[in-house]
Amino acid sequence: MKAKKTKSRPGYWLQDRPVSKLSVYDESMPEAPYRRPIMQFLLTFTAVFGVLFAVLNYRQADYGLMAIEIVMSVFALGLLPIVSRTQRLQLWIVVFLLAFFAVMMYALTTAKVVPTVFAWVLLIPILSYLLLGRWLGAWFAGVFLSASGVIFFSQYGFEQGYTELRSVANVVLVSICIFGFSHVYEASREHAESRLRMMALTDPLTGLPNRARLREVFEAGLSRYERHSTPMALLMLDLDHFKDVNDRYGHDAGDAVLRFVAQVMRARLRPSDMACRIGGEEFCVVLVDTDRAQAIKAAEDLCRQVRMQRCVHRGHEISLSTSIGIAEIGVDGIDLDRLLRVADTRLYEAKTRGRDCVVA
Ligand SMILES: Nc1nc2c(ncn2[C@@H]2O[C@H](COP(=O)(O)OP(=O)(O)OP(=O)(O)O)[C@@H](O)[C@H]2O)c(=O)[nH]1
Repeated sequence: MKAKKTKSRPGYWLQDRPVSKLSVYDESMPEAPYRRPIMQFLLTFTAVFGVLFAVLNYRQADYGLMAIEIVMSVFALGLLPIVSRTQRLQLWIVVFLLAFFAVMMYALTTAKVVPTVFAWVLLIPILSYLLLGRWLGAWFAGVFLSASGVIFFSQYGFEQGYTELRSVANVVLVSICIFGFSHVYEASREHAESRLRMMALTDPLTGLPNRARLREVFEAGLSRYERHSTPMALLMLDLDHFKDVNDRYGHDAGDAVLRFVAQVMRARLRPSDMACRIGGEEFCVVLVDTDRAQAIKAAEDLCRQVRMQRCVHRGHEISLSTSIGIAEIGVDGIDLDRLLRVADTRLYEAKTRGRDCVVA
């Protein structure tokens, strides 16, 4: 890691700023957990009703549609165990929905169907949004609803008079409503879910990621280490004599100091690194792609920054310093709890050496 030169600011006034969205949350949202059971239900439904419809179409001598329905039924049955455990659920959902909707379109074009078969198209927006999310769902719903509209008009066009026109209007309007409701619902659900995720992974006082997020980021770093031997270091950082700050200036000054230190770390660290608050006045920093020598430099620079930046709260200048213990993945272990223990032992050593220093 190249040590980044930070501009020293002459005075740093504490402010209660709103917490901005952190880059460490930018990873894609984990897959929505309800999609797998919905997909399993859809596959079971297709497997069972595919056979039933095939029997009905056999009795109507529509052998083409019958054959397609049997193929779909077998396909759904075969996909059931795969979907129950695959890591690539999204891919299988796309594959199956493409086939499912394509068969639906084909069934709509067959001459022997009755107009009520068009009720099935109402499933298109619901399934698309539930299984594919807002944007891909919108594409699927838009394309297949448009296709079914074209099929409907080509089969029951205006030449059949006013009665048919009314049924066309019913189907079109209900489809548009369901499309719109599904879109609005999915958008607000995604928003609520990402807010909940942010809250669950964030320390409310400093806005830094918390211990739960540390674990997620560590796991990603661990798999990079195992695959490509990419180094990673953990810094355990603890403010010195923080109790004195609380005792002397009050608890709200202590809180302000914690926010101040969080801002100093944010300003100092690279976007790929992550500082999180893991306890009262204890922070942990994950330095990705960083070995021990580079981690020592970064830690010493953090110590210097905390010591040098002016921390002023309600007219009082509060002097701060911090002690840091370092652990390196691979050298000190590969398990997060073990690495935290090693870094903590070294942090304790830094405290006994007189504080405001780094032990690696
Ligand atoms: N204001 C504030 N104080 C906190 C918070 N969490 C923990 N503390 C305080 O942090 C202090 C930690 O004190 P100690 O563990 O004795 O550590 P210290 O005074 O920093 O001493 P050394 O670590 O040995 O340098 C305690 O007084 C806690 O009450 C918090 O969220 N806000």
